[in-house]
Amino acid sequence: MPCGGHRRWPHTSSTPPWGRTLLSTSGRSAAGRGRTAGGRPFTDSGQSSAIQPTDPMKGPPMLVNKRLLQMTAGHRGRLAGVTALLCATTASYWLQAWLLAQALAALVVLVKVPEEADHGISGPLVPYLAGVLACGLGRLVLQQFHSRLASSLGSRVRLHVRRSLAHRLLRPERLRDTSDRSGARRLALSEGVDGVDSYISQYIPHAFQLQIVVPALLLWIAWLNPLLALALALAVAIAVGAPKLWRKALAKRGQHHWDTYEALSADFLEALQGMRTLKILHAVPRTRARLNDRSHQLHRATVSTMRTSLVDTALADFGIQAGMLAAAALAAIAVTGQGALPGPETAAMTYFLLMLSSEVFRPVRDLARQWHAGYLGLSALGSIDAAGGAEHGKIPALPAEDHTVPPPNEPACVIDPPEALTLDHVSFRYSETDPWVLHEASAEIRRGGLTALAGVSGAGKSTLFDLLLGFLPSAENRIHMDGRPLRPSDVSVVSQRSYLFPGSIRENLRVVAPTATEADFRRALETAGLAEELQAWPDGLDTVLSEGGGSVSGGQLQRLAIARALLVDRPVLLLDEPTSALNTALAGRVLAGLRRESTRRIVLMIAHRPEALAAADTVLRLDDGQLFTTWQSEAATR
Ligand SMILES: Nc1ncnc2c1ncn2[C@@H]1O[C@H](COP(=O)(O)OP(=O)(O)OP(=O)(O)O)[C@@H](O)[C@H]1O
Repeated sequence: MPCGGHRRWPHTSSTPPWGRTLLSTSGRSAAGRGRTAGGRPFTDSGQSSAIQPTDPMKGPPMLVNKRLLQMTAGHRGRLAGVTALLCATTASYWLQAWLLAQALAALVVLVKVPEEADHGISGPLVPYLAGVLACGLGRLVLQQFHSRLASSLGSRVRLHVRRSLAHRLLRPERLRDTSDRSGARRLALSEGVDGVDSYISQYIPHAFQLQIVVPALLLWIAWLNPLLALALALAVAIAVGAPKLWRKALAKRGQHHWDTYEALSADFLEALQGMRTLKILHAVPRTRARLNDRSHQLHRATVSTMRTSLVDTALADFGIQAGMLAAAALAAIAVTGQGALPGPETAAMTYFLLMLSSEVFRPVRDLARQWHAGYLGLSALGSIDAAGGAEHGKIPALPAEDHTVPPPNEPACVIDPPEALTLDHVSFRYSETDPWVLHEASAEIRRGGLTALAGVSGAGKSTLFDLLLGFLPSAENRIHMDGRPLRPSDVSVVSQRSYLFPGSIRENLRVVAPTATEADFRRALETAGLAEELQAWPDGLDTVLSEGGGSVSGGQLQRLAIARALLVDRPVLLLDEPTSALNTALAGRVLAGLRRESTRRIVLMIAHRPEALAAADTVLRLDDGQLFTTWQSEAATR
């Protein structure tokens, strides 16, 4: 049977990544269990150690968070472009101020000597006003370019961080890390990354702009009026510096706010996913009360953050208002020093200086506004780090994706049939202090017959699956397929917790086999013992499933998961109790299909039920860390 699945995701299960971690109820591995070695969380290196969230306030005392700035590596051109466009937009206000001042001077001339208007002296007024209009139009164009470039910068960074985060969360050691809460990780991936986008695409360019244009403008003003420049510099220092002192408290509150939000998000997702269980156990009211409590905590954290933020805004405003007052006072002194009505030049200069003084604070006001927009990204940084999105401030490079799609006329895929899988004295234990789960276990699993893996609960069947899947480090290359080390990409798996996505059955199958034909789907469904049943459904393959496969029975879900795994082009198929949810007749049909499939690839299933064991050609019994093989010749003749 041709099959699809052209390595769209760098993982070993037939279930797409988001189905396993982000939407899994417990963050357990696809092969099915949950503890981490030593019960502590894993780092990305696979070592057991506590994850240290980042303190967003750590780092040099600068306007921009160093860690978030490092995330722009690779997008510096865009960042420079956004900053340059912002500076140009701000400079357009200065030009406009100068033109308005000149227009005012022309107006003063007209007021003082009205008869000049009759002689056409009002001429300069019109070009100046036209210049003001041109400034406004030019600014509109600049703003358009700015917002496009900023959103392209933000979306690139967002995409990169999100992909990097997903890639790291889907590493085997993270999939086994039960300390991860799906809701918390989901929040980091969604709102957290969006916050990073705002910080990087909006706040950082505004911070750079402030550091470029304000000194330049102050120098210009100093050239015109040194005293005014000094007063303004002092006011800017207050407006920018004072809130910075307060921001330590705000960042702390922000972190608390984020933690509360994260806890609510995780609880909410878990409550939704476990709603059926909660109903059966009559635990819905208690869960509701708990969520209510979390909501109130979030409300309190939000109000407290807003209060702190108000002080922050007040401090910035104080600096701005003080600066404007000083500018107005100095202008008034300058004007009153002139006697009665000032001359055109003095009026223009006074007006110009007042407008420039106001312009000094425009970048400060903008920055304060953007700081609040990017605040979420700053608060989420710890959570993103904990999820592994940015290591030491850098977003790790992603492995190149394989987008190869076979030409349309070629079969979607043909497996090169393997001969045998060999385990050569495989030993494994979870830690130095744990007992051996496998100890010098050896076996050969051949294609051409269905192999069952049996053993009492806790014997190590799932552990062996995890070793075959590459989820656990296999000791010294002791697992081979046809003489070469087995790779995770050789294996597909049907776990006990296969996930079906909201969408049609066809879409669920296409997820792993984008190029598979209708005939491929039919064959896979036939092998999984579902084809006949599906024919009776009015919508057949177009039947829409609800999230997690809630709209189909456990047995149907199990067989759909088997069909999906059959469509993946991998020479080894592992199944964890593939008939556990089926009645005897259906189980027989599925087992017969799997036996047929075992002529094309190596099929190994964990089996407890007597009929599953009886249907197998070979039974591998796991006992006391050793594997014992029984060939069931009678099964081969069936
Ligand atoms: N993450 C872990 N850390 C430490 N010990 C573990 C871990 N996972 C499993 N074990 C232990 O390893 C042994 C084998 O467990 P495993 O889940 O592989 O057994 P199993 O045969 O699949 O059991 P079952 O049939 O009940 O699923 C058990 O003693 C179990 O307690």
